[in-house]
Amino acid sequence: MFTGKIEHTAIVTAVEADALRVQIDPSAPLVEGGAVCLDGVRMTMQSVAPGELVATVTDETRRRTTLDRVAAGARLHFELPVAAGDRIDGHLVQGHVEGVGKVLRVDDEPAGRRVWIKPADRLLARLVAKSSVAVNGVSLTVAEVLKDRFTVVLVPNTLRRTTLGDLAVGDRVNVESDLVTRMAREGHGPELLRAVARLPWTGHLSGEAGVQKVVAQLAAGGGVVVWDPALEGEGDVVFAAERFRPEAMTFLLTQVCGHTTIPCAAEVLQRLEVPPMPGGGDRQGTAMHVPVDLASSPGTGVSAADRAATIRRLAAPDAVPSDFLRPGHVFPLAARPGLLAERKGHTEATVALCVAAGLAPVGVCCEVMRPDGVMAQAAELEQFAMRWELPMIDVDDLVRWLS
Ligand SMILES: O=C(CO)[C@H](O)[C@H](O)COP(=O)(O)O
Repeated sequence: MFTGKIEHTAIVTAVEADALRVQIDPSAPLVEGGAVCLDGVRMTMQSVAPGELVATVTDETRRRTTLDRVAAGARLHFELPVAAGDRIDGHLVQGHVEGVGKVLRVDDEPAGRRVWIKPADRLLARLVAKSSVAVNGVSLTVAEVLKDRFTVVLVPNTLRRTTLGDLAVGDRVNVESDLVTRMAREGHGPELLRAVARLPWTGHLSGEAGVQKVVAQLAAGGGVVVWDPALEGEGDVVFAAERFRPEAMTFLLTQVCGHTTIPCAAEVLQRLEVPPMPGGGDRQGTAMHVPVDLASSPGTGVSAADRAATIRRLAAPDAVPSDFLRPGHVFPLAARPGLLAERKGHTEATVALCVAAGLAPVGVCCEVMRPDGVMAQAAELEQFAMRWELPMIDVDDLVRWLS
């Protein structure tokens, strides 16, 4: 058993038919016949000498790990087994590599480097965000699990002490999931999924558990990101109107930067006598209505506090037509009666989410726009969601689980 806390690297001096000859720190206490972990792969030491060891490489090892292509001169993470009483400054790594993953993307961030890795699907199912994973034998935390990939964030110390700092797009890495997570997942699948669904979450989600998290976040007054790749090719931040605070309006105006609109169930707008905008509707069929302000607002209706008050009033069951001035600065949209079963737009997604959260069928949505004015796409939305600690979901998942 190893811990994934890497203190040394070994240099490959020769690749033989069934063995790997490596040079290591001469002070390393090697034991002939003992175990060694090289780049996350547990092997047996065939022979040892001060500063050198020869590790057996079987065909099975070559088939399942990156050692199939290792060459003289390569640097490999080197770790000897943990001894009882040692500090386990990582997690329990067995050195049983489950598969090879491919680096898809590497992003430098203010406090580290995010690496996106695509493993085999069967391996992805064994990874859980915020649990551990060994990548080339280095103990790391899974930052998030997306549809076909997972991410890890390499802190400066890891970048300095391991070879993971050299990883580039297209590189292959050895991946071993966390033993404890694996056992829990395999032994208690449904219970584990239910428990995971209750945890707070950040980043791109999918499936029923993902939708449940998004609904829970909305019910608690938080924002969620809804990505619509097909109709608009835009991602909106969505809130429930009933829980909407001035701080959230400020966030939409200063960080999200799109056009804030208020998707409502059509009957709400009929009851409040808010008419449709004249004309034939916009190109995506978004049902824009005449903008309104709260008549009793102390200001012009533009401030974050004024707009949030107007939005909350639109969601109030006792609101009446005379509560609003027309035109104003808050832009309602009417959802189709069949919601997502009828149209896969942000308007319908927002109202469907509010209904699923047990709230009034009125919400707030605003497109995420990049600082250069271009609408954010999937990868940028994922980063945005992680930066602001928001869950993100595809509109298709909402169609599947909320229709
Ligand atoms: O305000 C909008 C259109 O002007 C937004 O794009 C908003 O996302 C709602 O649009 P849709 O229901 O068409 O996705």
